[in-house]
Amino acid sequence: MLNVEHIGIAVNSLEISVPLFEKLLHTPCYKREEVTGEAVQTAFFQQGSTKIELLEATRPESPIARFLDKKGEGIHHIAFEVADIEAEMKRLQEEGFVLLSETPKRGADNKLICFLHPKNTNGVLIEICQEIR
Ligand SMILES: CC[C@@H](C(=O)O)C(=O)SCCNC(=O)CCNC(=O)[C@H](O)C(C)(C)COP(=O)(O)OP(=O)(O)OC[C@H]1O[C@@H](n2cnc3c(N)ncnc32)[C@H](O)[C@@H]1OP(=O)(O)O
Ligand SMILES: [Co+2]
Repeated sequence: MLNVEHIGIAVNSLEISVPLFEKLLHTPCYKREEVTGEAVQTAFFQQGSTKIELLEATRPESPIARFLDKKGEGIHHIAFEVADIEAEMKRLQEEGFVLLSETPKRGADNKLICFLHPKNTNGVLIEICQEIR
């Protein structure tokens, strides 16, 4: 795996959290994007070589809505960049990790993504992502 591509943070309201993170990081949000497949609205901040991804649920069945109901706002996942997502998914599966999709899905910010179940990764939800070239 390559660098930490982004850290995902679940929030109740982007309207409230985007200005908060703009003040905190002293940098503007560079992109907002809805990903309907994940039922989320996102907002991105570049921070050095990595990014902060704020996530608001767009539907009650969104994984973000379920997370907020159970745990409240906070760090939701860590995303690692990979060079070849299909090869990395195969490697991780062979190592015994549980992939949450059989094939890569379309993510935000021009990425293909796949998640690993947190029950096999010490309770941390891991995303792997590959830039769409
Ligand atoms: C914007 C697109 C993309 C990007 O390009 O970056 C994203 O980041 S999308 C982000 C949102 N999408 C996802 O999270 C997809 C992957 N997640 C899932 O498929 C599910 O959330 C899940 C991890 C399989 C859990 O779903 P489910 O089993 O339906 O929910 P439960 O609420 O019952 O949880 C079961 C179990 O898992 C624990 N859990 C859930 N979420 C997390 C989390 N983010 N981090 C750590 N642990 C998590 C939850 O607490 C439950 O544990 P127990 O209570 O001990 O059973
Ligand atoms: Co993410």
